[in-house]
Amino acid sequence: KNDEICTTADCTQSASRLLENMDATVDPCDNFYQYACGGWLKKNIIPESTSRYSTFDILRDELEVILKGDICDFNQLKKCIFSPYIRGGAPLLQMLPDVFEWPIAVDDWEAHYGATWRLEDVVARLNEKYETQLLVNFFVGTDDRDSNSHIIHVGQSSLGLLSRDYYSCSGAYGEACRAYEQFMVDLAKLIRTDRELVINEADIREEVTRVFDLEKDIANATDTPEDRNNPVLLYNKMELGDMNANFTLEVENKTFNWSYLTAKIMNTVNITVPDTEKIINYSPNYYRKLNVLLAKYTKRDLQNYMVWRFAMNMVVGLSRAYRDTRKAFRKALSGTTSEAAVWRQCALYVNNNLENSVGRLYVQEAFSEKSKELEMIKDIREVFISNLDDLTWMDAQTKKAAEEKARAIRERIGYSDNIMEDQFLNNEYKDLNYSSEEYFENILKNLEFAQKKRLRKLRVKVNKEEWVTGAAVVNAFYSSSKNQIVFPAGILQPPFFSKGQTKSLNYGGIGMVIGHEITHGFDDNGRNYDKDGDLKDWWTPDSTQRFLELSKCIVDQYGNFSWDLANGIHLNGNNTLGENIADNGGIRQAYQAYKNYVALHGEEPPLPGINLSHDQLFFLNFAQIWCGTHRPKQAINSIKVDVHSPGKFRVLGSLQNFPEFARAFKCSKNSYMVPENVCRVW
Ligand SMILES: CC(=O)N[C@@H](CC(=O)O)C(=O)NC[C@H](CC1(C(=O)N[C@@H](Cc2ccc(O)cc2)C(=O)O)CCCC1)C(=O)O
Ligand SMILES: [Zn+2]
Repeated sequence: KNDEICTTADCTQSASRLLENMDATVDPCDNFYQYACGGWLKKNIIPESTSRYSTFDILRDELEVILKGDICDFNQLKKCIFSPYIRGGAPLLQMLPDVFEWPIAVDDWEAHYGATWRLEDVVARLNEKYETQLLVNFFVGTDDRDSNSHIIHVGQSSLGLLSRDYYSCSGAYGEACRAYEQFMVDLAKLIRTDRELVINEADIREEVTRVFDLEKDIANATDTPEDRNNPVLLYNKMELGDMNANFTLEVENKTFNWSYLTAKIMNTVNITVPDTEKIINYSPNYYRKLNVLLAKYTKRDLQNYMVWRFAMNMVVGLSRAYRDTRKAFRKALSGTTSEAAVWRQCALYVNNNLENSVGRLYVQEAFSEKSKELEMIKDIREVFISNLDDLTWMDAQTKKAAEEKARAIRERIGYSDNIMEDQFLNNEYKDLNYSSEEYFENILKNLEFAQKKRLRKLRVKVNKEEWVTGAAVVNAFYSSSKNQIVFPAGILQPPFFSKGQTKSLNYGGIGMVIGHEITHGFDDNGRNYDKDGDLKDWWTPDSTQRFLELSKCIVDQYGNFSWDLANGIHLNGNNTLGENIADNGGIRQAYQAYKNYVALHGEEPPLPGINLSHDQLFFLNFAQIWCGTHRPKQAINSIKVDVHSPGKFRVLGSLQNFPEFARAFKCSKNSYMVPENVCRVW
């Protein structure tokens, strides 16, 4: 009999969590996000050291606590992590000559470096040894049209302020621009002080202004995110030699030689690259514009820019005085007023750099084997495929290809068995050895280690068995080139999943995530790749046309959302389209899979103390995954750079489009959660 209340610990805990996070005084049909998260929003204050705070961030913080014990409490590591306090800026000052020095922070740069300086040399050195791609973004990656091979790509430069829109320096961006320039001034002055060089504030400011003008020009030369969301248009294959012919760059009348640059980088991993080598140019327009703007600047300007962009990220590994030069900049961009605790920075850093070692510790410590088989993936995949039949907009030929692709998706759950084998880990890290006193140098070793590993892949086949993420990660992924969905151990926990949770909560949690990742294979980006992960069109023109029309509905719907935390700026419906399509598909597929489960196994027993049906609990748990908030500065930043919509709109947008939600909560036609016009793609 299933009308008995479930009083297990898991049921009791879930019920109290759900009740605590919600605000039952709000009408669920008025604003389901406020209904689901009102309690959470009252109870949770963003910590001073973080720029956004959500269910995900709380789980990530808890994961760091688990790692703290295993990794960051060792005295050995503590001594290393705290070594910057006694070493000042020395480690940075010692390595600046290796990247041809920072003109603004040294005297007579022209005499010592300027005469023999070449842009290719500094671009290459920063790339191959410091994992820093600037001005010319040269990297080895999977060939979109041959997903088993690697190929050299050249793309556009990243930007110090993250989004090209900041460089207008108008309105809210003004503060970020000023803080960014001040950061550069302060760092230059600090280094000159450490080097006992005279400081002429006016000269420094004048040079800083030239560097910032240069980066403004670079920002304007970059393509907008909207112009970069079609992988077919990005795929410009040519010979390396063509770059010299068609994408010339000149610095002080010296022609940039692409072959020389490539050799400088690839020689460090003993790979020769002839001029006939095929490469992919992701940003032809950027390179054409770059050539024009370079004419306005000197070698010194370029060198000042390159080293600044590198040094600005390295101050975090140095003493307090160096870290303080970045404080105002960090506050202007993210709103945070303090750094995370050192042990947290340690856990995060070590996890990002030694993901397989950390993954093993985490799995041993906190992951139950039981979660390895995620039966639900099969259910949800089947729902995706059976839903194809109902789609009136897709023709049979395209449906057949879609089904084949959906069936070909490979799943990765928890962690890769490799990480449990000693000799696998020992082999992976054999070339990596750290010194216990020199944290900064260890950071440099990690940069070089990671970059050499990537560059070496050029002549190696893609290993499709490789995981695209570590295990100690609270997230999930879809890889278009591997046509692979990944659910690392870190996300296989409540509220997403637990064996002890009711199925309504599991399907509303990890079930929606599973559907989200599967649907990525069919969003505006993923749909361009076939079942083997190759950029090959498997659509009829008619189905493509219909897909674009239906996507437009989603673009407009989310583009209409104005985000109060970001000064009322509207979401960018184009840049978030893929994520919104994935969210909408995910919730629908998960719900249908849940209903199939109930049809097969019967209704589940109610949860204690919360008088909601399991249909309602499904949606409630889904929504509470997205409880969260941002600092206003971070909201402005993420609306520009995050491909995901803010949590609130991920809930509102996807549930407004899903009639089953309205049915579960008996919402009337004219309520906010039941708009006149609904969108649906998958
Ligand atoms: C290869 C790659 O990296 N792909 C990018 C996307 C891209 O670049 O195309 C990417 O992020 N992929 C992961 C992401 C996972 C999910 C997500 O939404 N994860 C949030 C989690 C979060 C939210 C708020 C917060 O405060 C902190 C964390 C996030 O990662 O922001 C997990 C649930 C469903 C989707 C996805 O599949 O989209
Ligand atoms: Zn996504």
